[in-house]
Amino acid sequence: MVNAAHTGQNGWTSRIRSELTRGFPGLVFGDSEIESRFRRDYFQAGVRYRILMLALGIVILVATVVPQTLLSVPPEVRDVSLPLQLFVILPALAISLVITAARGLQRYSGFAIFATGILIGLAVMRMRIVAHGADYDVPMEYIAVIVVSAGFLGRMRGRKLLVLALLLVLILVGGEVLYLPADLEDFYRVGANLTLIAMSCIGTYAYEHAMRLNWLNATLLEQLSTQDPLTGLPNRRALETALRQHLRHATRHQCVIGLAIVDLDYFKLYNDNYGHLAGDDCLRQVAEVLQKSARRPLDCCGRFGGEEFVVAWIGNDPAEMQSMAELLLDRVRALDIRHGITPAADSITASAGLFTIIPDKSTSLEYVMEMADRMLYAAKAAGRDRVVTE
Ligand SMILES: Nc1nc2c(ncn2[C@@H]2O[C@H](COP(=O)(O)OP(=O)(O)OP(=O)(O)O)[C@@H](O)[C@H]2O)c(=O)[nH]1
Repeated sequence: MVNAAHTGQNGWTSRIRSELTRGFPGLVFGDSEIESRFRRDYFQAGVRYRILMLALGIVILVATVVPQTLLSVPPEVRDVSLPLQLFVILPALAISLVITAARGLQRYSGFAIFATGILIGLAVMRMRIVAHGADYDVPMEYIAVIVVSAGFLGRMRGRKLLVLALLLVLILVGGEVLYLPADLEDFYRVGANLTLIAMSCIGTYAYEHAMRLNWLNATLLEQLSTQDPLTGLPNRRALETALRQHLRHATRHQCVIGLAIVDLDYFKLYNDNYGHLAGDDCLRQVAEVLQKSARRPLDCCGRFGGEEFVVAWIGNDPAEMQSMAELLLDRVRALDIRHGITPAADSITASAGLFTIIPDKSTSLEYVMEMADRMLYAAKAAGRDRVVTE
């Protein structure tokens, strides 16, 4: 939020718009920053389901291990299947679960689930081949279950799921063709498995595509609702939210917050003389100056309304903040926007009211704003084109 309050939001909005226009049939955005933000959010939205899927996998595995020790599974099958289940599949599922649940490891979750899927696929086919020698059946359907689970519950992204599915199809078909005798019934079962796998991939594609569209629209909407359309700066609502955060930060760390209200001088005259469109252009240029003056992560600026802007800094030195406010007005003056009829100067100038304080818990944003407003009033009364602070 703090960053959103001072970064170039107009650029971000148009980048999102261009993704919407361009489309994303390959399930990847052209803009790498947008892509990585989407991936992060997509993962976060699905992480609970991933954990559920892995926990379910562990429960089902344990539920199939117990009967094997009690029922009359041929010993040669059990001798292969039990170690595979207990020492390969179970640890792989457990490790994936830990990686997915642990915040610091989550970036490896996709890879862990992918590798687990391949391992389970190989283990199933190995058990199936051994079982066939003992005239016993280990269902190949587990292979399709892996793809369905990874896609629908594991929220694996479509492209990765496609690769996993292709590898599992290779393992399934390869195992059946190379190691098991041709059998009409198994032929139909392979067909049914392939259909299920294909449907999971298509379903996951459709789901992710809808999620991407939804994410772009929601992000765009959020940007538009917090952004001033003329200047691209945070609007009053976003600004107040950011300022409250800054105030809390300054209270917690007992540092100085400096809040400046910057107001253009004789702007009504400018509008009346040069027209509203020229006025708009002037506001845009001033906004750019303000944005450049509040680039650090703990700075923030926005358009409070009309020709009034707010800039806030956090630091330790009120005198430095006064210099920054003065520099800001110098830069507005340096824009050299002709304003022949201002009594203050030949070009557009601004006045600023700066209030600095080390806030405590009782310091409200309203109080800080009111104090800065009083300073602004004093700056106007003293002849404009200046910073007034306490
Ligand atoms: N072009 C343009 N003008 C705006 C916009 N928002 C507010 N204004 C104008 O800003 C002017 C503000 O005028 P005043 O509040 O009288 O202040 P001022 O003329 O700058 O006088 P001082 O602040 O006392 O120096 C009004 O004429 C508004 O119409 C905008 O988005 N675009």
